Amino acid sequence: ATTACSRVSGADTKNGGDLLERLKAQGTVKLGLAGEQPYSYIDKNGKLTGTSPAIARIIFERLGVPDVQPFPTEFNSLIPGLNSQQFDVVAAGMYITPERCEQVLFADPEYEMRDAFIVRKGNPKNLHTYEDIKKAGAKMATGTGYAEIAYAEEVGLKESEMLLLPDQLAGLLAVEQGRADVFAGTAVTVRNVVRQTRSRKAEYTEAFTPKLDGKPDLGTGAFAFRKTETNLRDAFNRELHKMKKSGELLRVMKPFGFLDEEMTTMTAKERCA
Ligand SMILES: CC1=N[C@H](C(=O)O)[C@@H](O)CN1
Repeated sequence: ATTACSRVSGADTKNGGDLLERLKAQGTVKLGLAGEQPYSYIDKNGKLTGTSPAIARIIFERLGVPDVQPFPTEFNSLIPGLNSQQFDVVAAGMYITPERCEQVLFADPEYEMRDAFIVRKGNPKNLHTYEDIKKAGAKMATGTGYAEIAYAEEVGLKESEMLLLPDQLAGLLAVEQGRADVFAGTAVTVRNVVRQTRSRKAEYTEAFTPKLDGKPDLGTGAFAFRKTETNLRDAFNRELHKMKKSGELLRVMKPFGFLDEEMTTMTAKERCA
């Protein structure tokens, strides 16, 4: 594995050294995304949108890269796709977790977030937390590779018993059709999918803070880079911090449904520890 890794970073160097310099010369950066509203998705008109592309457009422009291009894939393929050079950066609001920190280099997070559920109208099983799912013996669905799996495992739910789906729209359908009692996701995602589809059979629950290792844990979402791209990550972070300080980041994220209290001062270093 070590040989394969060093070959990949070697290839980076051969193809023109520093990735940022290469992106500037190309004038474009390829963003890996997983079709999740409102983080990063292709809209009805085929246009790339969401908070991550909006932030990426601003920051990369300021770094001298005027164009961004989408590379849509499944959430579970974002890290492998990044590391096999299919795109340059993960722009999907991906949560920083210690396990992922071993595989990629995270920028500092742009937001912090609680979880929420999609349930059938009226919430017949009264599900508001992962503990409720466990107690009710309810069927849980979430996305493949989602951080919500670990939050659910914390209360004793088993991944092998979950319905793992490609995205939140599949989750909504599974709940509406009764194949699952609950779909777990980030609060902003589930809120958005229920509202935008104007679902008459499903509703979203109030946001709650899940636990990890016995402690309340807010998800923190960030851009991710290959381990070798410290330069690009640092340059990106510098621009992100300026946007946080000036309030520009909140102005960019608010129209997508993010709240003032979902802005964060946490760092990737703290979250990777
Ligand atoms: C934005 C996002 N965050 C979670 C994660 O990083 O696993 C999942 O809920 C998938 N989507």
